[in-house]
Amino acid sequence: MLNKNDKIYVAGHRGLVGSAIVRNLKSKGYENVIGRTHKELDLTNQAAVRDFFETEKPDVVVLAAAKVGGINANNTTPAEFAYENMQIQCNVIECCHRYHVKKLLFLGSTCIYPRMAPQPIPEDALLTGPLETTNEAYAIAKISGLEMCKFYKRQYGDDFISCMPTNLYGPHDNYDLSGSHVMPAMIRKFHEAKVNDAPSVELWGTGTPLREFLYVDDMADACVFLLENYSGEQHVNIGTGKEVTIRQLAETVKEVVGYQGDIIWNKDMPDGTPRKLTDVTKLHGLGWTHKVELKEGVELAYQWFKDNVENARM
Ligand SMILES: NC(=O)C1=CN([C@@H]2O[C@H](COP(=O)(O)OP(=O)(O)OC[C@H]3O[C@@H](n4cnc5c(N)ncnc54)[C@H](OP(=O)(O)O)[C@@H]3O)[C@@H](O)[C@H]2O)C=CC1
Ligand SMILES: C[C@H]1O[C@H](OP(=O)(O)OP(=O)(O)OC[C@H]2O[C@@H](n3cnc4c(=O)[nH]c(N)nc43)[C@H](O)[C@@H]2O)[C@@H](O)[C@@H](O)C1=O
Repeated sequence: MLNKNDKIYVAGHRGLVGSAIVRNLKSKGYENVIGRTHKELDLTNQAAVRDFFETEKPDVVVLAAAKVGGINANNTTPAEFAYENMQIQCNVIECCHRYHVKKLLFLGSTCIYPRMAPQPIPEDALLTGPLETTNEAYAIAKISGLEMCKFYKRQYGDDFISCMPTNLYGPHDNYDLSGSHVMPAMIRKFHEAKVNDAPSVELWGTGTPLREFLYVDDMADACVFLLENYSGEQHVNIGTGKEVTIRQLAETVKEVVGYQGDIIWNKDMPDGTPRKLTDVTKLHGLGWTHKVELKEGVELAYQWFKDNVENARM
């Protein structure tokens, strides 16, 4: 059970997800929320992580720190995605046990599911088929993290839970085109093309894959809801249960940004998995549903981009 004065450590507290979770916790009266930047505490360093837990002794931990990136980053640097994420997870999850953390929420991703999983994807589709190759390193790391939480729960009774969010976007997203996901990439590309009066924008793949997008403040609300209400062994999908093609997404972002030019699809870039729609029956059954629909979310994300990304006001 969470108390409002619990010391809550949000690992990755400045990232897209971590910063949203900090905002949501504070809005709900949890004032004792702590974080450490990557420079202050490298979570791949076991000794440093143990020193941190020994000193701070958090009551609750949210593991939202990870090496994260879009399809191109995952596809071209799988070794780092495997190594860094498994190191971070082993260090943090083991310390949560070693230092008697009463509740841990581990963040996975829907990329853990088989490439051809049934759609929408139920939680029990895990490990029932081959993974999508473009992000299999990240998927293997995430699967090992959620399974590790399950093993500590089974063996020691630790209240460690996992959630599997769909594609997320919103404030503090990664707008560096070399590593970003599709939503921030489209916002940036259409914005810069509009400002520079460019005749066209290049997007990747065929535009035919289907994706689901959840606004990150909704995601954070779901995470805090699970921290307060869920202690089950099985992981929980977090999503909207709604999907669009990448082409439809491009038209939505293009309209919100107000860009009039053409879109060129670079078919040399990978499409990735054809679909990954979450089955959110379990989450809805627990009593949580999303609020922000796609068009409104894109408008909010674009406003944040214009207000916060340097030279966005070009
Ligand atoms: N974005 C998405 O669409 C989705 C994300 N998720 C999951 O949500 C979680 C957070 O993702 P997101 O917020 O998007 O990612 P971000 O990249 O925005 O944030 C990740 C955070 O982790 C920190 N970090 C990375 N490596 C280390 C390290 N070695 N030591 C300490 N801190 C580190 C980063 O710090 P720094 O930047 O300084 O390196 C950053 O603050 C991840 O587990 C991800 O798998 C799940 C589904 C979808
Ligand atoms: C969250 C989840 O997300 C990741 O998987 P993904 O959804 O395939 O990643 P993505 O968002 O980068 O691409 C989605 C689709 O969009 C197309 N696409 C078009 N134009 C651009 C473009 O300009 N940039 C990007 N990145 N994609 C583009 C792209 O070709 C693909 O078809 C995992 O790596 C992993 O991080 C994970 O767990």
